[in-house]
Amino acid sequence: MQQLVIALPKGRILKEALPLLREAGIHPEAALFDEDSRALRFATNRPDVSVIRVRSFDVATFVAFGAAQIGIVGNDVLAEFDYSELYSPVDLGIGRCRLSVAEPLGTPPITSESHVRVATKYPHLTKLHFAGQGIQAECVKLNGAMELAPLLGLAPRIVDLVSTGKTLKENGLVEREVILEVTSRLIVNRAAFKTMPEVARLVDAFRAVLGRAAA
Ligand SMILES: Nc1ncnc2c1ncn2[C@@H]1O[C@H](COP(=O)(O)OP(=O)(O)OP(=O)(O)O)[C@@H](O)[C@H]1O
Ligand SMILES: O=P(O)(O)OC[C@H]1O[C@H](OP(=O)(O)OP(=O)(O)O)[C@H](O)[C@@H]1O
Repeated sequence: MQQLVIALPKGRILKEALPLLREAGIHPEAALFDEDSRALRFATNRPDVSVIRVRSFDVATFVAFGAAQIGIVGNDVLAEFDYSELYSPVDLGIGRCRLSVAEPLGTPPITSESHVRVATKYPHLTKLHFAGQGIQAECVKLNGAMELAPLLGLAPRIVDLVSTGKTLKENGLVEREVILEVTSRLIVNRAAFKTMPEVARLVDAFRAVLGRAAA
């Protein structure tokens, strides 16, 4: 039996993705939701399907390299990496947020600057966005707590995910421009999609789940 691996991100998307996964017929073992568990790979109700729990940026890498055949990840991550080996056939409509430029309240608009320093987890998308305005962005790569950067003089602006805006507000920042609207996507490895019929069947199962939800 060909083994199929599904890569899921830990954290908020995992919680939102589980009901969809179950409706698609995949029921992972309970240890997947146990935050104290140090296991990384989990069995499911199907002997041919297992689930791995990894960081969201790594979901794309595992699937792109074919170590997992299917995954769930935000299109922020997909756009940042732009892996040609990935196909993202289904918008799952979960993990809804946006990637935005933010800065301290009262920061003067960028007018004559040709260079800006930006703290972000998304250097590729940030550079592309500012290049579109003729501005060169120097990115300081952070992996979290971006909002601290302007407060502590690391960079005057940030590019980060915004949902309710609470994090920005509590740190004295305002959203200036939206770069990308974000939702989580089902992703598949292109080669696996062509060669493993079960991968295509699972994609159809997810499509059916979302079709029912929309009806
Ligand atoms: N505030 C939010 N509201 C909705 N979705 C979000 C929000 N923040 C992030 N997401 C989505 O969840 C994904 C994972 O978010 P994030 O990178 O913040 O999680 P994390 O657990 O801190 O990841 P890691 O541990 O890998 O750094 C993002 O790529 C995005 O698609
Ligand atoms: O607009 P809000 O609703 O406040 O959400 C935005 C926050 O959510 C994300 O962080 P997350 O909670 O995933 O924490 P992290 O950055 O520390 O990983 C993002 O990086 C923001 O900090």
